[in-house]
Amino acid sequence: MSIEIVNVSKRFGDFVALDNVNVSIPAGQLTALLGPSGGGKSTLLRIIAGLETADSGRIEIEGVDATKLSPQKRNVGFVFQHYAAFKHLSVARNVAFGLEIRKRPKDEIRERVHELLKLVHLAQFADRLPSQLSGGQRQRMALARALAVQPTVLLLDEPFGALDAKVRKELRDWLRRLHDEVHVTTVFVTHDQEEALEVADEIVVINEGRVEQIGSPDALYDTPANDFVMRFLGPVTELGDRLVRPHDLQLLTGGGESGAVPGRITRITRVGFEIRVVVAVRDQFVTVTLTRNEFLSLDLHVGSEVQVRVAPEVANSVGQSRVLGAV
Ligand SMILES: Nc1ncnc2c1ncn2[C@@H]1O[C@H](COP(=O)(O)OP(=O)(O)OP(=O)(O)O)[C@@H](O)[C@H]1O
Repeated sequence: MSIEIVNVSKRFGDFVALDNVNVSIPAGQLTALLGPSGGGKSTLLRIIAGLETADSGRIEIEGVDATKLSPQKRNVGFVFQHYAAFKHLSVARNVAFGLEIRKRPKDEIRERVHELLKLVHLAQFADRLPSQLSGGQRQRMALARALAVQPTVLLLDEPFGALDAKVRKELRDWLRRLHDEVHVTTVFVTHDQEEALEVADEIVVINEGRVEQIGSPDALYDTPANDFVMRFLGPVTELGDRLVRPHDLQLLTGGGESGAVPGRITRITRVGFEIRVVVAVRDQFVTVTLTRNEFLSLDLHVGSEVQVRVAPEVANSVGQSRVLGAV
């Protein structure tokens, strides 16, 4: 394990920001801290970085107790949402900064900066000022700067949060590819479940200062530990007392299938490649998502009488067939 977070708690006044958090972050992986706003993700990241101190508990980085070490001694690279570059220095000098203050030989610095700028696809912009870069390019420069000093761990706090959706998506793919090349242990904070599911090897779900679940994207999506994780990781709907994903439901137009309940379609919405069908079943409105082809083959309309059931393969799997109490 590369980072061990042991019994970490943190209060701000009376407010409990982290409540006895325990997480083991594996070496060489990309781990997401995922959760709603105010849940404690940034606080945990800042404690790992040494920018904030825990009230109790311990942080180990690569087997070394880092709890009382200054940020400089932890050998971590850090990138924030709003990256503060040195405005008067070129992109290359910004990236070189950490190496210059460590008094590395000039040739080594030149070579390393060139290598890093190539890695983040900014080699042609080496002589520009940060103000002459786009937001996405500036965040890539920030990553190059953080990587320059060869950190043991790279900590990213919503690094793409301030960018528009399309650039975010591009940078997310790029971060994954970059990580596959450099393999530095990376922890990144996000409140965007899609970002975490797409990019991370492992996800730590944090809510109200507590860890709700730790696991691979597949494990969290398919076998959520509780309702909170299930709701946070993707769309949900209720059928009777069961919480399910809308794409795990089926609509049948024939009668009397086992496990199916009758209902009437009240609304049909097309959202890109999927069709969202709302069915009134007793006193519930159940959302079912279908592919366009499924939808067309069923010849459905508002007012159609249908049967709704959990897809048999899902109903038989343990993770999704939980029966809930009060939701
Ligand atoms: N220095 C501080 N003083 C007082 N309260 C703080 C301080 N820093 C954080 N908090 C509070 O601690 C809680 C957790 O904050 P934190 O920034 O860790 O959440 P987060 O999960 O990263 O949220 P977001 O996604 O909005 O950044 C919040 O309620 C926040 O208001």
